[in-house]
Amino acid sequence: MSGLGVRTENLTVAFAGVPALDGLDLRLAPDKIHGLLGRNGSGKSTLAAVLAGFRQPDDGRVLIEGDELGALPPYEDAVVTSRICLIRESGDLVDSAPVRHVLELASSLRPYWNEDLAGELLDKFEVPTKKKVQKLSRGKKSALGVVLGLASRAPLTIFDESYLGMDVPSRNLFYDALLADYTEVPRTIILSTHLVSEVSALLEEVVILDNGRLVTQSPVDSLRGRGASIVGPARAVDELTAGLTVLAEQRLGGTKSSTVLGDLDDMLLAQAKSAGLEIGPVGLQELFVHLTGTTRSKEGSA
Ligand SMILES: Nc1ncnc2c1ncn2[C@@H]1O[C@H](COP(=O)(O)OP(=O)(O)OP(=O)(O)O)[C@@H](O)[C@H]1O
Repeated sequence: MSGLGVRTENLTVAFAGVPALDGLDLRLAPDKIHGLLGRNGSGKSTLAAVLAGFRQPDDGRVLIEGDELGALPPYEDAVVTSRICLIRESGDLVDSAPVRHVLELASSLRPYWNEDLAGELLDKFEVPTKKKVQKLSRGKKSALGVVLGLASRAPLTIFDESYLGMDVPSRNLFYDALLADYTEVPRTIILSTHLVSEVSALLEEVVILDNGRLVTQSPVDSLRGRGASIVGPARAVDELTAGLTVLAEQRLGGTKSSTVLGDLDDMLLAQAKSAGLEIGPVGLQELFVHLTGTTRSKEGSA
């Protein structure tokens, strides 16, 4: 099995004439973990639903690409849809069914279903299989979604904020399980979220949406290279960053950490070195806040 790629061209979806997705042109490479990031209402869930074939575009198109598949739209094609798994926070599960029936249904519908992985994850997340879905707590319902999403091993797997109902230790379990299973069976994974700092270590590529438009699409490393963090004595940090665009600042006693946008030129790097300042990459969270902030800065795709 290899992962599926995704291509969208002028993808547009509107609700009552108001665009939720506004002419999106995207290419998501196969076999990578993509972060789909955006503030509330930016269009993440709408995009996830269109990619999974749950909703048709009003304009433009989506193509799902794979070696044996060619390039096909994700609608009304049983082969394509069986290879795409979208897990949403709502769960899309039959509430009145016991958990084990939900698992049996998934195993019959999902061509790459892995029973051992499902069992292992159910134990890890302590999901009771005899209970009906409606009797599960919000966190356990989310955990069940995560189990279904991972054990399906679908060539295109989309988690649309499906793990938000889980507490921090359970979310960490999810991130570890995702990474371990992705390493064993590489496939295309999309994580839609606004918990940027939590997932940033997992991501290889990032798509940032704002108001239904593409703010940027970039490998995480080149995004991080768009800025720098500078740590050291507060006065030296202030001197170095005067005249630069400062995205965030933190001060602890006489030490200060500032995040700046843009490359530091050789002169600034030499100044930083002689002042004993530490220079590091910028945090994804800070860039995200900047790129989707009130200034609403827009860039083309990178
Ligand atoms: N079924 C719907 N009916 C009407 N408007 C909708 C519907 N679904 C989404 N929208 C609107 O489309 C826009 C994008 O919503 P969407 O849920 O895709 O954003 P999101 O980035 O997933 O948000 P969040 O992070 O809050 O879940 C919003 O303005 C939302 O109000």
